[in-house]
Amino acid sequence: MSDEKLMELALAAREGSYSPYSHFRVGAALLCADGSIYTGCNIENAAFTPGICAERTAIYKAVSEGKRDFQAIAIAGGPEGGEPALTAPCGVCRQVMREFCDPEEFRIILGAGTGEKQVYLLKELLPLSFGPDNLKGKEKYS
Ligand SMILES: O=c1ccn([C@H]2C[C@H](O)[C@@H](CO)O2)c(=O)[nH]1
Ligand SMILES: [Zn+2]
Repeated sequence: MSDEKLMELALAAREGSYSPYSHFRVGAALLCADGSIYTGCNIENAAFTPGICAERTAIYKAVSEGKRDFQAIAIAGGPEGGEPALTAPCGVCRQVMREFCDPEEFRIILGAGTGEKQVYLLKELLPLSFGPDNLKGKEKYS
């Protein structure tokens, strides 16, 4: 699965965005180690705090179906009615990625409507992170 194809799936997932409050529409496509793909969009709520980002929708869909190993996520976000612009994952989503993904391997692909693309490793977007290993007394990524 190429980064370009994964980004196409993120763009398609963005069509499902429910974002009547921010009018900011986001789609994500998560590539699992077994080659399967889970997509998600942001889903907002009148009470605001129950809203969820596209990235976590995709990750939680995958985890709820037994997937635990992930290689990459493509993200396409931007204002309603406009082209997607490079959109980085929020801090909460980065921490959720940290729960399941190797910071040194997991790739985060940001895409814009112009075709511009930026790729980061999770460790670059979440340095000196706290993760499952810390609770086991290991400080693998210190
Ligand atoms: O990477 C991001 C950034 C924002 N959002 C959502 C949350 C909210 O619904 C809207 C505005 O922040 O965009 C995402 O889904 N992913
Ligand atoms: Zn988020």
